[in-house]
Amino acid sequence: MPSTCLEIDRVSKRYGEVVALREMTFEVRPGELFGFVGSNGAGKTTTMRIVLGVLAADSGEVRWNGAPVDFATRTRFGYMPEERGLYPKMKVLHQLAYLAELHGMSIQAAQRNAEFWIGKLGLRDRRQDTVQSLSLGNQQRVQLCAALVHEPEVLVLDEPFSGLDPVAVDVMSQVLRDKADEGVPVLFSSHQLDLVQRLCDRVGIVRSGQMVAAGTVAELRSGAAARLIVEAPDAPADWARGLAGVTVTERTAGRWTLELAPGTDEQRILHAALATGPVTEFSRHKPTLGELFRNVVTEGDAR
Ligand SMILES: Nc1ncnc2c1ncn2[C@@H]1O[C@H](COP(=O)(O)OP(=O)(O)OP(=O)(O)O)[C@@H](O)[C@H]1O
Repeated sequence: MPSTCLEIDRVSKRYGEVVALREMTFEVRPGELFGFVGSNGAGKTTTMRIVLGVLAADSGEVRWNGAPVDFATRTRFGYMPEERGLYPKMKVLHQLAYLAELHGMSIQAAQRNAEFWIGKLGLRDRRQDTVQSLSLGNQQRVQLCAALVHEPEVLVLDEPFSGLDPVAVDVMSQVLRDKADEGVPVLFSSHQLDLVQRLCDRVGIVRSGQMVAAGTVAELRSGAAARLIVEAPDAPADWARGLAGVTVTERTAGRWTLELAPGTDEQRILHAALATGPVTEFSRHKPTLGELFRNVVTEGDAR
């Protein structure tokens, strides 16, 4: 593990009786876009607040560059909180320059960076408007500028894509990709799983305050149970019943989705299908991130 990782190490947190995090553990590496996904209430916001020091953990540690994160380190983080957090009556340019100065930048550098990000996020025409006069999507663009304006070493963004139009999603995606490519670890939460699958280098799935699966989308997909799609128009409804290691998960006219236990011989299934007549499709199905997510969440519910 590179020493410049952002490490979340066995972080636990309770709100009274509610256990929000149970030894939450994962790391975000330099240059990596890490998508943080999980059901409502799974613990994503709590984790991010602890990373940023807005909340204190009951136990566990957050480290950056191998050292526990403290107040000084956090000033070098960029954060987009879920509750947002801009001054509604302040003008966009003034506000961003002010926030950069608060992070220790000179007036000139703060002004220059504020102008740069305003341009990059397509807000040039609105730079002299108050934040409260902007649409919600544009306020969100300003919020992203606020997370970036002091040239952070780490980015932590709580649902940065929620409520954005498709053009703004593209702009936001590109900015996050560029930042990651510059070597910044980027952690963001989202419920938009297609987007996470497309954009992220690695994904972490959270359930009930724990990280239950983390890896590249390809790794997560390869760890899932193998599935086969079999199209055999003349096959009787029960042709797959009784085949060892095979569970039928879906059936529509002449088409079956089969889940295979580890080690199940696919050729044996093909022979069984051919014995019923022509086989017009026989293919492996890789689950989408959305399907993996549902499996993980339902597994938890079944316990
Ligand atoms: N201030 C609080 N007081 C009491 N319980 C809280 C508080 N904040 C969060 N919780 C509880 O902690 C758990 C984790 O919540 P959290 O907001 O971290 O989840 P989340 O994954 O960000 O959810 P969402 O996707 O809905 O934003 C939930 O059970 C939530 O109800």
